[in-house]
Amino acid sequence: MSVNLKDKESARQAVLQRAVPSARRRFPGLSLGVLADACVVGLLALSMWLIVRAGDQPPILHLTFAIVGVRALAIGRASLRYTERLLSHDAALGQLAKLRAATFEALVPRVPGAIESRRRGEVLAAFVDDVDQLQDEPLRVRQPIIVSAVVVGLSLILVGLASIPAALVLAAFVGLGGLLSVWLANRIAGASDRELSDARASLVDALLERFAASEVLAAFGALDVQRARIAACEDRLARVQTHRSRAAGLTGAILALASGSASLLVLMVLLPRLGDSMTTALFGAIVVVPAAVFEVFAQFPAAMAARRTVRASADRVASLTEETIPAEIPIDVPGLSDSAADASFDSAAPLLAVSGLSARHPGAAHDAFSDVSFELRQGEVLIVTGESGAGKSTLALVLARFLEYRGSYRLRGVEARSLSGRALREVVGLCEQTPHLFDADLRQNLKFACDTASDADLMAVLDRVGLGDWTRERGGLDARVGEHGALVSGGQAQRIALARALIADFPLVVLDEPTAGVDRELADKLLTDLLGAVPADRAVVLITHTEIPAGIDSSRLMLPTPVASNG
Ligand SMILES: Nc1ncnc2c1ncn2[C@@H]1O[C@H](COP(=O)(O)OP(=O)(O)OP(=O)(O)O)[C@@H](O)[C@H]1O
Repeated sequence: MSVNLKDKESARQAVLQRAVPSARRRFPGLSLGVLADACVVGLLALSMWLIVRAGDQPPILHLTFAIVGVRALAIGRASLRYTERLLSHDAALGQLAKLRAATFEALVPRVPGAIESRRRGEVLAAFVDDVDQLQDEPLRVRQPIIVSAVVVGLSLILVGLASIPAALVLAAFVGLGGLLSVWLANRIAGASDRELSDARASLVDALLERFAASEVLAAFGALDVQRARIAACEDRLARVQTHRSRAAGLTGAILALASGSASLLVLMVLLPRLGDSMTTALFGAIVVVPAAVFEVFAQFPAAMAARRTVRASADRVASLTEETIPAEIPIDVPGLSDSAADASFDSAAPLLAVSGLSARHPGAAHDAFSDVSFELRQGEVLIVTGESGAGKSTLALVLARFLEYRGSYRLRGVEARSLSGRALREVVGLCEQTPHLFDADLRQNLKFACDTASDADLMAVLDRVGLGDWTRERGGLDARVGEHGALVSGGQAQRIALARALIADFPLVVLDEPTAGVDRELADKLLTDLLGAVPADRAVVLITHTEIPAGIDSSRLMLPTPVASNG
């Protein structure tokens, strides 16, 4: 596929930006986070001051301020943290809902066509896991980095006011501990972070295949092979996760070591001043600050680890949504109406007029068909035939505007390109070669084409496509069709697809190989029934391999056998 990836970094930033709530939404959580962490440092320092000072047994009035302060900081720490979590998660989850909708919107024009070559598990993992992971950008990356930088900075200034050497020692250990833990974690877990989603996608793929293709796997005795593949995917995922946990453990150990060493050195730096220019209570308060500062600072390496995972997820989402859409995939010109009612159709013009039409699939070296011309008026049927690979299904995709075309394709005199995809698909309905049936009941499978249709309307349309008695035998519209139509035959699936097109009332219906997989005698009946079910004031493009039963009034278009060198 001819993939023009935008600059990787700007594509990633575009995705990350969508995950971050506005500054106005982030500010309350951020400021409460700073206050909550400042309480952690203040509480430890003030309680130590209070304990040491109380040891001197001063009048209780001299301690009142500290006692109240300790209580306020303890209550403040818990309540501020709770409120901060509430506000920052509310902002991030609100943004996640918008992000998921935006990602879905970005995927829509790419399906089918632009992302067909991707594994199903990869797309699913990107859309579900990776998009979920992106909420960590505001919550577990940006906020902790900002909060820990502000609180650690403020603590260093306060310590510096009492003793500049102590502040310098603490700053040096924070810097060294931070750099070392981030560097080591990056070395140990960097590759695992990037591998994590791929490992998850492979497992999802293997599981999906196990369930979707269980009959084929069982028929060819390949269930054990598939089981082994699933086990291998699980092992890989466990290995990746163990690697990441090891890095997290090591980061914790480095920070604990740095915290202990900083406390010891600060103590040694301050010791000569004890009793001289510094009271014992102040000495005690400052000596415990490194432990509190490191408690706050521990968020930083964790945020850097989350940053690696989030960036890897953003890259995978970007590779789906930021990839330049190939020229062969139609994109709506901005500003086009979503409704066919706004189009200036000419009622005197043919319903469908195609001339010099050619199309090619993304990444293909040659056209799937070229220079096709025909006209179709209301009430007419056009039978499209041709050898396998002649481009019949591609023509159906072009008519439904899932694939770009060269030449002219007009609907009632209006060039298809000047209609939005949505407006065009109000006029042209496609019943694809393998109709997709949802794992729901018949009612749901029909109603999504027209949600105002009543049960009586649905039964009437099922009668028209020859499924009325069958539906009644199965208990009516509540009958389930199974996953991918597992509980219905190929011919019944085609009839349900046509019923769906009829209920949507398309002026032009494109039937792509409705008799594929149906034997000859049944095929004749199915074709006659399907064409008979379409009202006389509609038009049909019927793509088929099989002979057309006598009595069907139609014109014919034979697509020539493909010539590989026409590109
Ligand atoms: N998604 C795709 N990407 C690239 N090439 C494709 C794609 N789908 C089909 N083709 C190619 O386009 C050409 C026309 O395929 P198409 O499916 O339209 O033929 P067809 O006439 O419907 O064949 P059949 O009767 O076997 O269904 C073939 O050469 C095929 O390999």
